[in-house]
Amino acid sequence: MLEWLILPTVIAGAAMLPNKKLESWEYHTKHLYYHSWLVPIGKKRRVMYHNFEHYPHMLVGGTTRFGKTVFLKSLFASLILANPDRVRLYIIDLKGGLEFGEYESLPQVLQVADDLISACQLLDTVYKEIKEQQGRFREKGYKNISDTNIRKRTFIMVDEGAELSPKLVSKEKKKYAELAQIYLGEIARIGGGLGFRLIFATQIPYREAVPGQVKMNIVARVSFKIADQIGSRVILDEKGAEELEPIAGRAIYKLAEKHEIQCPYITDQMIGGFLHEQNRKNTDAD
Ligand SMILES: Nc1ncnc2c1ncn2[C@@H]1O[C@H](COP(=O)(O)OP(=O)(O)OP(=O)(O)O)[C@@H](O)[C@H]1O
Repeated sequence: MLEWLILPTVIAGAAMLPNKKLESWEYHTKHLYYHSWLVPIGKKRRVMYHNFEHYPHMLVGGTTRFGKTVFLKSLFASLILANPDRVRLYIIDLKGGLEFGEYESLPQVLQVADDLISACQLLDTVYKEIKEQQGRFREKGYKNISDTNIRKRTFIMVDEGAELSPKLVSKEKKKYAELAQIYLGEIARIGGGLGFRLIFATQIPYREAVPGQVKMNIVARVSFKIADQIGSRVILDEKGAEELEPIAGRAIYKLAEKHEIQCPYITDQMIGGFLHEQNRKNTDAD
């Protein structure tokens, strides 16, 4: 009887036990696989990787200051450093371009949009590319990019996606936000098989912040600390992110299973250093 009484408490409490083995760690290129879409996302016991070929899109959420942008920058760095000649990046940085604007001159970065209207224009460009790719695939009888010898992949990274929500913008911007939702939905729905990968991040875990089609078509989820179960359900479809310890970089990575991870720490200076090193190696090789 006593056992029956104690056990549920232990089980219910297990998920909340702080994971003391997870420690802060710095991003390093030694964890990369050159010409692979396996991207390091965090450490559990060992480094965990997300495979953007198997799960093309990713939804990222978390309350402000818990490491969402640092995480996006680590993905950005990995994509460029592991696939410098194969990755194409479109970035919607709705923090006014403050986080990614400085990378706009990189050859892999096609555009950085810093407000709703430029985001719509960027998404329109991406949508046209998707339709063109779809036409080419139809002509050649291709079903999926993984069956072709096309090596390039196009990533659309959105930092602060809630700024694109019709329910969360002012009345006069509503029609732009509605258009953005349609484009994002289509990218998530048909883009994956055509070589387009959407990484959609939001700091506001309201249902309205994540377009329905986007959520429906994204299997991979990453959530940093969130205030409550409702927010956790928006990102992970279940509770759990509210129980994370309030540590920057601590997150839950969810595919079929949930994993508590510590994401790598990276700064703009570190990214600059890695890019510089890559350029030096390329110049030496020429
Ligand atoms: N993986 C990490 N390891 C250690 N510290 C981290 C990590 N990620 C973030 N931090 C620390 O937390 C701070 C906030 O991170 P970040 O800017 O990514 O948060 P955010 O959730 O995007 O917040 P905001 O939306 O306000 O920018 C960073 O400046 C850094 O000091």
